Amino acid sequence: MATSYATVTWDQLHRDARQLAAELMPRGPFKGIVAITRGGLIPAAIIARELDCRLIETVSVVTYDEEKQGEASVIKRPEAAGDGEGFLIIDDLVDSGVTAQVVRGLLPKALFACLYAKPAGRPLTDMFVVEVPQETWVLFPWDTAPLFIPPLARRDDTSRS
Ligand SMILES: O=P(O)(O)OC[C@H]1O[C@H](OP(=O)(O)OP(=O)(O)O)[C@H](O)[C@@H]1O
Ligand SMILES: Nc1nc2[nH]cnc2c(=O)[nH]1
Ligand SMILES: [Mg+2]
Repeated sequence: MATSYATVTWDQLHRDARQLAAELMPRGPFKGIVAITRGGLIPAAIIARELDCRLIETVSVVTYDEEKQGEASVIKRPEAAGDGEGFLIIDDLVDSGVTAQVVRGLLPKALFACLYAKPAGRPLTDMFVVEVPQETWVLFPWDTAPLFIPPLARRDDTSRS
């Protein structure tokens, strides 16, 4: 149950992805990157550009909200990555760790990196940029848009004292 929100802007996401790329440099060069769709696609594109990596594979994992604990299905396998040897797995975040667990099962020899990690999913990562409290919901720039909010004094729902 999210009780607070962490809003990530495009600029912040880009800075965080470049920071992750810089931290990944000494672990490379990588044969290729496996992006976990869909949230990992944009971070993977940024990191691929920074690491000058041209081989990009994807893995598509669908998790089911009602059974969030442990239920996930792979609808597209990362064929080009084999057992993951020499490959870098990228996602936007780990929350429960269910998605990371499934993907690491497919690619046991790959390195797993993401931008944001909640405590429960943190053990599944080899590298991440920012830890986020478990009850905080990360709002990504692709999920949000700035909204005009009228000044308090002009809102018709505020009774004038
Ligand atoms: O650690 P977990 O509890 O598995 O949560 C983390 C996953 O959840 C989100 O993806 P989502 O399943 O919403 O699909 P999407 O990336 O295609 O939007 C996020 O992009 C991670 O992949
Ligand atoms: N956008 C978003 N998706 C998630 N999937 C699991 N946890 C999160 C989160 O904190 N934010
Ligand atoms: Mg995802």
